[in-house]
Amino acid sequence: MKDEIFKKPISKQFEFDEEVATVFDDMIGRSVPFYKENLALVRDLVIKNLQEDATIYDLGCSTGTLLIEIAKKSDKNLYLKGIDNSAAMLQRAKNKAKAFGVDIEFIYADILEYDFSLANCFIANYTLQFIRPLKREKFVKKIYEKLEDEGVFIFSEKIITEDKRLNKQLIDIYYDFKREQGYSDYEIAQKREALENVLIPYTLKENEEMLLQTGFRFVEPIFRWANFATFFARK
Ligand SMILES: Nc1ncnc2c1ncn2[C@@H]1O[C@H](C[S@+](CC[C@H]([NH3+])C(=O)[O-])CC(=O)[O-])[C@@H](O)[C@H]1O
Ligand SMILES: O=C(O)C(=O)Cc1ccccc1
Repeated sequence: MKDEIFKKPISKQFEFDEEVATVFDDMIGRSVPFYKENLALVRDLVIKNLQEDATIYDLGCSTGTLLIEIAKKSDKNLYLKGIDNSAAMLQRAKNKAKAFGVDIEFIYADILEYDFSLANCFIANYTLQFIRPLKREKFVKKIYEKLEDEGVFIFSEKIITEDKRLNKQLIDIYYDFKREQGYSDYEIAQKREALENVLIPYTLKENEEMLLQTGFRFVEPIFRWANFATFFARK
């Protein structure tokens, strides 16, 4: 279903509620540049880095698209776990996984509170940005501690740039992308207001430093387009 949520005046700050879940796959596909390509990049890196019987958590899995793509392509036995605190999103994730005949465990939980089992891989595509900055580093530390040695953390984020002029230019280019995806100036403005103080992006460097300070051996940006980036880190 097409995302037309912001054609009307916003009545609250952005939430991953039933209304968003209903149009989510269209929304994210038209709001995150190279979403499909980035999803394939993360899928293929996960598959290349994991052995038989590995455990993978997708943090903020939404409608389960990434885990379903991993399950469809991998020829290994993997324990796939998707976590989200939006029941509406997980309902759709379960329906999609069933339709594709893939075995994924979907967990309704707050990732900040959930007690993860030890895992070989954590993924957080466009999720950390919704975690309050005061809680973000402690959460990344929790991910680090729940990773096996040599474990992998792959995450994608909207980012800001230190240079204010360049940052404004990249945001303008991003909004041109949204217009090319069929969003009106009104929808773009309404969503920007709804996301104010809900989606809080860091710079590339702040994301890298956060990972290194929590103990990751290295963190590498593996994709970037304007104000979006994907990182690969190993314990
Ligand atoms: N504390 C939390 N606990 C659990 N879930 C949370 C929390 N905070 C946010 N979420 C969930 O994290 C997801 C963020 S969307 C991820 C897209 C997906 N990764 C994708 O690649 O398609 C990002 C976006 O839409 O820009 C939503 O499903 C929230 O319900
Ligand atoms: O940052 C934005 O303006 C977005 O639209 C990104 C986004 C995509 C999907 C859900 C919430 C935010």
